[in-house]
Amino acid sequence: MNHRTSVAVALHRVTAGYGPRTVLREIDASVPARRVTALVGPNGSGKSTLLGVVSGVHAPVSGTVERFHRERPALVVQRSAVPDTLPVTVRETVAMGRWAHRGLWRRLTADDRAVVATCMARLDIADLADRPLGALSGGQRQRALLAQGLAQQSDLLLLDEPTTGLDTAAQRAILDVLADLRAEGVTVVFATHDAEAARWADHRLHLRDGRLAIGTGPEPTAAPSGSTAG
Ligand SMILES: Nc1ncnc2c1ncn2[C@@H]1O[C@H](COP(=O)(O)OP(=O)(O)OP(=O)(O)O)[C@@H](O)[C@H]1O
Repeated sequence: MNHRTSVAVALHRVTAGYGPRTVLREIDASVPARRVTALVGPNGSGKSTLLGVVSGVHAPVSGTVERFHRERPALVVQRSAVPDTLPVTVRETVAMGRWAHRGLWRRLTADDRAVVATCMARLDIADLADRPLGALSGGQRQRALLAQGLAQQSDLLLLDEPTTGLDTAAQRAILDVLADLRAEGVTVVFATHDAEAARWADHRLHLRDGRLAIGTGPEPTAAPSGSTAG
């Protein structure tokens, strides 16, 4: 099997943290290309930090990150990380996904606007386009943030708890979008506490105490043990 085509990102003995605090310890892991990977583990186990390392926004203290994807990764943060008071509409929020292509100060082109419209339609939020982001329900906001990630048109999409707090139908709708993206050749990694969403993924990475056990097994338990069924 050709490593370059089967792996999107490979981590080699990656240690990372915040100042003196080590959060991830000597992580060896691969993110399979064109598959959906779930990142599971208890609160504070380092899932968001690992997403940051995979995306390149968080530099490891030691170890290396090998990249085989083509585009700049799209990182979608937890919806709780976005302040309610942010004075932007849904359309503007999704349009921020074009900044990497367009630059912060350049006007959006017709193509950019078409991408924004398509991504809102895909997440079924076109009718919310002119609403302030802060006026949305949790599930609607989650979809707006995911639409922003899609608007980046990356081949590596990293999502921090995209289904947390959503009802079953809303969770299903998001997983369906992720399945479509996979079929289009996008590599997806999402952090989750949701056992069903993790089971649905093609591949799981279990974090515990800053260490990782890689798994493709049938399920994570409600309290992941750090090891995994194979
Ligand atoms: N900016 C920061 N500065 C210092 N410590 C941080 C920072 N961000 C996270 N941490 C710490 O790093 C550890 C891992 O946090 P991280 O957010 O990566 O975990 P997580 O698994 O995503 O948690 P959760 O499931 O609660 O979202 C925690 O102990 C957290 O307190």
